[in-house]
Amino acid sequence: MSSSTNSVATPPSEAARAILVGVDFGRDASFDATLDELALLAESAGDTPVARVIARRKAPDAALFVGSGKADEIKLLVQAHEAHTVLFDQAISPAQQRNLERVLGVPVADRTALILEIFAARAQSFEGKLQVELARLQYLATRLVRRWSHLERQSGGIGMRGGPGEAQIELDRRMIDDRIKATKERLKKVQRQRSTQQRARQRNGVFRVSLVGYTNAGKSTLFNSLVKARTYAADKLFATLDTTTRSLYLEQAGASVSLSDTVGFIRDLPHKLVEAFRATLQEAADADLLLHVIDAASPVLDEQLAEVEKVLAEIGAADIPQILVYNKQDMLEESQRPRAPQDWIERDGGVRTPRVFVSALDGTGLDVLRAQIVEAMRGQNVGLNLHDLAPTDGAEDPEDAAADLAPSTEQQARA
Ligand SMILES: Nc1nc2c(ncn2[C@@H]2O[C@H](COP(=O)(O)OP(=O)(O)OP(=O)(O)O)[C@@H](O)[C@H]2O)c(=O)[nH]1
Ligand SMILES: [Mg+2]
Repeated sequence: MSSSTNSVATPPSEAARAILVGVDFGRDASFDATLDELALLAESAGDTPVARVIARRKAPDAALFVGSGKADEIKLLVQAHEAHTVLFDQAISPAQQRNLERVLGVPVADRTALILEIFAARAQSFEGKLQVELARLQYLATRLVRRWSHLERQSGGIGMRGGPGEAQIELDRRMIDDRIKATKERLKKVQRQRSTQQRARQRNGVFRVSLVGYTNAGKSTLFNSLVKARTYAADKLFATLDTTTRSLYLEQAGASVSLSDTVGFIRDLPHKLVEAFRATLQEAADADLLLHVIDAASPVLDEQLAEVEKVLAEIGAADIPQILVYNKQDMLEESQRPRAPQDWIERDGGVRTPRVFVSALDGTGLDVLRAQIVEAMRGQNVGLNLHDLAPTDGAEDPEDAAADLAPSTEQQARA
């Protein structure tokens, strides 16, 4: 016991030990048997993963999600590790959750609940808080039964025949519905204000660049290195929830663009949560250019890339020009690193998309990235005086540079 009365540091609140469970149903080729992401989510929520369990089944068990044998195995692990909670990688139904909690003797949560918890802890702006509140209320509305049985157990209400008071549940549901309605209205008001501000910005004709990408890809770190601002970057999932926008001066263009850092994307983002955050994501969708940041050191970068593309399509941002920014090059072996600091790939519909290889941490490739943003501005012919642009190879006269602008891909091909 080392508790000193004069200690300024907050007492180390004991992190909850968590058992991680994933079920492979065999039909999902992308099943990640490592549960690494769930572990990161757990850590981001303040838990400490102590053991992992992978189950294989054809279909979820109606009552327990996993088989009863697996449930027993998990229970033994809970006891052996004195775990406080069991976290499931997939969404489990309220009934399954209730049954599992009864069998395992500890609270059970799934990815959705974890993500909600993290979002709730991180939301900073009024709008962000309202969005989280809305998502939580909606999640809660589906879990009412469980909550009441939980309370019943706590108060030792065994023998309350007729269940945990249907009338009570009905009352509670109505209260929640009212709060959902009120929260939606407040949110709408805030969002209306924001879009007015946004339109005002647009009228200024500023070229808007948004950072998008999977959570933890390094968007905030890149944002900071580019604008030298200090935005919270951390090895946690969803470190950023609110959109931060700063002006970024590009010497080559002799102009400033606005650069926005946004919330990270993640696979299976709970539907309600996406809905709640749609407005924030929408801001990304209103950009002129997306810097799609990719963790080049991730073993599952292709899946992450596909997931981000999926969400971008959902919010109507699929057609916004992108620069693929392969970040964290410093973490790669020499032999894995690309030879050129940038190249091009063909994507759907033959769109040539630039790829830039950077390290937001040590600054490698950021000049190339800046130059590429300027190229994109030239390509779109917006927001800046073209004659102010320095020629790419330094030898052209501005007249030729302007003539080269359309089609932009040809210009880019020369680079
Ligand atoms: N080695 C290395 N680490 C990096 C680099 N860029 C970011 N990181 C680290 O990756 C982690 C995540 O970085 P963030 O900038 O918070 O990532 P993000 O994309 O903003 O994450 P969310 O806001 O959670 O979506 C942090 O620990 C960073 O220090 C890089 O170029 N190299
Ligand atoms: Mg961030």
